[in-house]
Amino acid sequence: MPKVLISDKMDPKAAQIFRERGCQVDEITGKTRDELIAMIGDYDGLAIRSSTKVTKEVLAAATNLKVVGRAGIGVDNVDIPAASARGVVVMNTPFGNSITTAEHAIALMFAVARQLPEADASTQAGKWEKNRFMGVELTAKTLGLIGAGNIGGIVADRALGLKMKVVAYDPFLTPERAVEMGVEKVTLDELLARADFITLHTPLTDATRNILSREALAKTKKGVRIVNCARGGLIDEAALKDALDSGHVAGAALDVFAEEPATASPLFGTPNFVSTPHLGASTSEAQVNVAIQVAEQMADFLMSGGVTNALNMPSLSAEEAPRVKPYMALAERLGALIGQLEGAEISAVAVEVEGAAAELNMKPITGAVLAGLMGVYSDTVNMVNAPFLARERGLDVREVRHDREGDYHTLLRVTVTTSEGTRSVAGTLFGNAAPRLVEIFGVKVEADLVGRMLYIVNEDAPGFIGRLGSTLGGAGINIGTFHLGRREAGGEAVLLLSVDQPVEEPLLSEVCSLPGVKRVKALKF
Ligand SMILES: NC(=O)c1ccc[n+]([C@@H]2O[C@H](COP(=O)([O-])OP(=O)(O)OC[C@H]3O[C@@H](n4cnc5c(N)ncnc54)[C@H](O)[C@@H]3O)[C@@H](O)[C@H]2O)c1
Ligand SMILES: O=C(O)[C@H](O)COP(=O)(O)O
Repeated sequence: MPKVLISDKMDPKAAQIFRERGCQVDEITGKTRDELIAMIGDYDGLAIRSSTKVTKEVLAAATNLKVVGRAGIGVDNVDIPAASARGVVVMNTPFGNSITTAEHAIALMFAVARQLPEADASTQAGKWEKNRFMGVELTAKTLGLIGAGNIGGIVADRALGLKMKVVAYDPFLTPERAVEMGVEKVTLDELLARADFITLHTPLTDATRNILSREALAKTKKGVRIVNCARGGLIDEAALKDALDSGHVAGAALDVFAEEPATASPLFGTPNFVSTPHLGASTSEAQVNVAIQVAEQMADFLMSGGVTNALNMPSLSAEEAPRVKPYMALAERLGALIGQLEGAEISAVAVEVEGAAAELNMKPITGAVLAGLMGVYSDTVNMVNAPFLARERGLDVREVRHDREGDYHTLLRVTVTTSEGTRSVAGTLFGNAAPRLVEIFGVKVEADLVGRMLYIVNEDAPGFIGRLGSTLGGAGINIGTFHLGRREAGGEAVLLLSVDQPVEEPLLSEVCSLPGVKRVKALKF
């Protein structure tokens, strides 16, 4: 039974779903980094929000971990390259809290437009300072959106409803989508010059870090009001403090800070500065949504191999998984076969499918080929890190889908390129379930690729099989299965034997020195 750790505060629905789906679940929140490192080795799944930091060190200790699920959007608290390198899938719930966060951005926009928190504090202090709090309307003002994805799109929709004009800076926003959203796509400088309100909705990346830098803030319209419900680090907080103090920026609201938890900040106490403690996603609706989604996704993965919303692996729905999984098993074995036979010289891999296989999602199949192929060099390779390792090694990977009908109802072919040229192996599924090799380097051979095997290339001549049997038998090696193929009678023959005991040196050399033998290789699947 897979074990899941929920390490951040999450709606109880998450634990309930894990249990219903057959996972054992522990909810242990508020642990330090060292405490997490000490316990993480026991778990197959880790469900988090933004508090748990899934660092390289945590991942190194997570020897059983298969999946990290983020009940929310931002995954900047997860070292994704380190997770990928260790073969751990990282998933998030990209839509579950978008409306809630967009509403928080709108709420903060109103808060800074009308100085609501200060007016509230003053009134409750018995001051009744009616003349102190003069606000501005949102109607007819220009809102500048930095980042126009899911949340930016919802903010734009709500702002248009409030009769604002919306301009958006997002290099990945297509003109068609901008029209659909009812926003004007502009450059960052244009946005800074025109916006009365600016809201930020991008992830924190090298390109967005300090996107509202001191220089950018200097380009904004005097009296601009700024809201950040996305990520700390998008705004230069010291420059924002100076701009608020000088009156160039008329108001600012931050839900997120460069350092969190933000228990001290030079911005605290600044007039018309509003802050909330990373509450963007904190509504009961959003927390139920993300808890259900993350638990469903993680349970799908742990129990049936379905992959949804993974950031480091292609998607595979729980419905698709049963159909694709036998192909993944075939793909992994073909990859392992050709990887063992062609060694580290491979510079390119082509994965081709035809017949029934051509209708399937190819990404997991290609991932499995690479896992088999790269697994020859390391025990820790899997579907998640194989494509990553292949890229690191500079492997050129191609996928080809054929419409044609071949000899088999379904066929998967793996072709590799080395300095010697290209060579391929192919396999099919018997009964749509059992992986079977059908061709190796142009020779038709039907074989199960399982356990320990011997691959022998020899000249097709009478007496060879007897000599081989005696040599192996004499060394105490029992032959389980025997598969033979040849190019033509008297030509080159290929033998694939399954053996019950390991065949090692010097026996391999002895087999190799039998008359007519050209190549011998011990294989393992
Ligand atoms: N405060 C909270 O509690 C809270 C809650 C949910 C999400 N978030 C954060 O809000 C942000 C937006 O979330 P989302 O769901 O809309 O993400 P999204 O991926 O749907 O949208 C992000 C947008 O940013 C754009 N972008 C990327 N690089 C950019 C750049 N250099 N300049 C301008 N635009 C750029 C992308 O093209 C995309 O359209 C994320 O950082 C997320 O972590 C915060
Ligand atoms: O990216 C997100 O989803 C938000 O930052 C929410 O973070 P939280 O789950 O810690 O509230």
